[in-house]
Amino acid sequence: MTTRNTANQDETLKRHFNWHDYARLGHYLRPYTVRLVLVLGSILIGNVAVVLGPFLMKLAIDQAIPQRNLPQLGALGAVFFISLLIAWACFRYRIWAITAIGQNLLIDMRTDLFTNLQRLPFAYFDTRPHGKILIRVVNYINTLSDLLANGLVNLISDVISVGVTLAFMFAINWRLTLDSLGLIPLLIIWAYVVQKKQRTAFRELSNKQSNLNAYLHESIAGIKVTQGFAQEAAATANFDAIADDNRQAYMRAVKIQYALSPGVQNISTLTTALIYFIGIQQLGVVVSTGTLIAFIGYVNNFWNPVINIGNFYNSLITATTYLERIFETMDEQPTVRDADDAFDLPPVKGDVRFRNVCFQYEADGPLILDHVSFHARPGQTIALVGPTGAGKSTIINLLARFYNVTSGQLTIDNVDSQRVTLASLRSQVGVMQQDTFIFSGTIMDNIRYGRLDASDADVLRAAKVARADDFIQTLPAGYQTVVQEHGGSLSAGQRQLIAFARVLLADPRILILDEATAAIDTQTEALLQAGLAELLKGRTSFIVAHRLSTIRQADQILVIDHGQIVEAGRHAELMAQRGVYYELYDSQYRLLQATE
Ligand SMILES: Nc1ncnc2c1ncn2[C@@H]1O[C@H](COP(=O)(O)OP(=O)(O)OP(=O)(O)O)[C@@H](O)[C@H]1O
Repeated sequence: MTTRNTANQDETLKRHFNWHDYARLGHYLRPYTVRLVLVLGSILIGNVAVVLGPFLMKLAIDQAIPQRNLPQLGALGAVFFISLLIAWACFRYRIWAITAIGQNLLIDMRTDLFTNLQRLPFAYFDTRPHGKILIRVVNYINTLSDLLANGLVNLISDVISVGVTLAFMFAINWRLTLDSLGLIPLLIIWAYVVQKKQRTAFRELSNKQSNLNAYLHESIAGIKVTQGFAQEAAATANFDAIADDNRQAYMRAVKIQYALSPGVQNISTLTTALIYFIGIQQLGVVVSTGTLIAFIGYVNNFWNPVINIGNFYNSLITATTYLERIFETMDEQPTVRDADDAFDLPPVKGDVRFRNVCFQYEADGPLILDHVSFHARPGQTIALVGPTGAGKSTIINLLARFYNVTSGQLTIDNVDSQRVTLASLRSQVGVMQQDTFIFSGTIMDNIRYGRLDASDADVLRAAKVARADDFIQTLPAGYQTVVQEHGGSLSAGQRQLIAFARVLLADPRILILDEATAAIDTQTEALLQAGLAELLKGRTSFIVAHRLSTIRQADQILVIDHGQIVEAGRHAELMAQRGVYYELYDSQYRLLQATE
């Protein structure tokens, strides 16, 4: 069953985190193995340099100072100074290398996610707020790559540091070392108790963050409607409610998250006390003053990384809630995709047939197209007309295979469109949506979107034929004028003309056009008609028609109602039938006649 999600609703994930996901993360780290090994080497050297400190101190206290051996004391000081320098150099290298690895990981993961998103069918985007997709690509990946690069290396560094410290401790006094580790089981139990609750709390939090992002995204997209209807207060109230949910979830999550570190701190302090207790009792027997002082230093050296490991563990638990969302998107399989034995559609003449096509957007949804059959011959212009919600746009969505037909068959030059590769199909089917999308960038780039390898001269030629050149020349920087996403600074008619030029440049054999309904001044209208006439030449065209002139000139008019073709023919024939088209014409188009 398809479930639609909204900004106010928590998402239910198709898959939950499992431990294999960590192994999958390893795949992202593999290309950086050499650099990681270098980082680890630097960490090891740096650690030895740091851990040497208390040991040198012990030698100074137990030997050099009591024996008043100044040369030895000087040598110990020099070694100490050099070890500090080495530690500093290793630290610097580590920061640089980890940052570089982190940034590369970020790009790798984001690219994989983005690539999959590009392949996903409309149905995927129809069913969820886009803000919830955005947060996965931007924020979650950020957190994860940081954890992977920084966290993982810190973890290894900490583990090495614990290991090196332990080795020194064992070498100096193994019994005191074992006593120092006596409280570790307590720590493990505590971490286990906390992690379970933490995971649930963070899953809840990421849901709330996702909702907030979705609402924000939707509000910005809909700002004109909000302001137009003076609904700012209502939008703010809605935002406040979602933001408050987010705050509450955050407070709950943080309360649990920070339950771990005080526990670790307390156990660390207890251990120090224990060492003082045992050490002082046995002072002079098995423990020298130098050893006791070195051990107090080592306990810090030991517990600081253990606290860090605890924190890493914490972040890891948090990250699993992001990880499961990222992998869910990466694993989402496009329902509209090339069949295993798909082949390239050879260059077509443009013969299109629908045979008993039925279609539902959702498996459990209503039948939107009900046994639709028609035949468009190469070069014909087919106008699709009918009341709102009849299924006209759905027919053109199927033509470009934005969705697969539920049953029946759609052929192009007698080849089933489901059997060919999407790329070969779509390169021969040009689609112009009613609301042309303009990308941020120059007008030149926006037209070139139709065929990325087109030269500037090709773009200019297409713009001239599409009648877009005149208005572009009047813009401040002509073809180099920068427009924003959605083309807010252009008029509806101008956006249409750019879309014409874009499609002309792509030069598809089959053209699909959802004619704009926006009222346009007569001069632009004339331009659009001339541009359209150029566009239709020599192509099989399907037009969801709103202009009377387009409808009248069509070779076939398909009248759609409730997902069925109820009438088909040319304008004069259909008028003569005095059926649905006649009624429609009478109620909707006669008024237009006055303006055309
Ligand atoms: N993405 C979708 N998911 C589910 N149902 C949809 C989707 N798009 C459209 N529908 C439904 O399919 C039916 C046909 O819609 P369609 O957009 O094809 O109508 P139309 O004839 O193009 O209407 P209009 O002239 O208003 O654009 C409508 O009932 C609509 O609610």
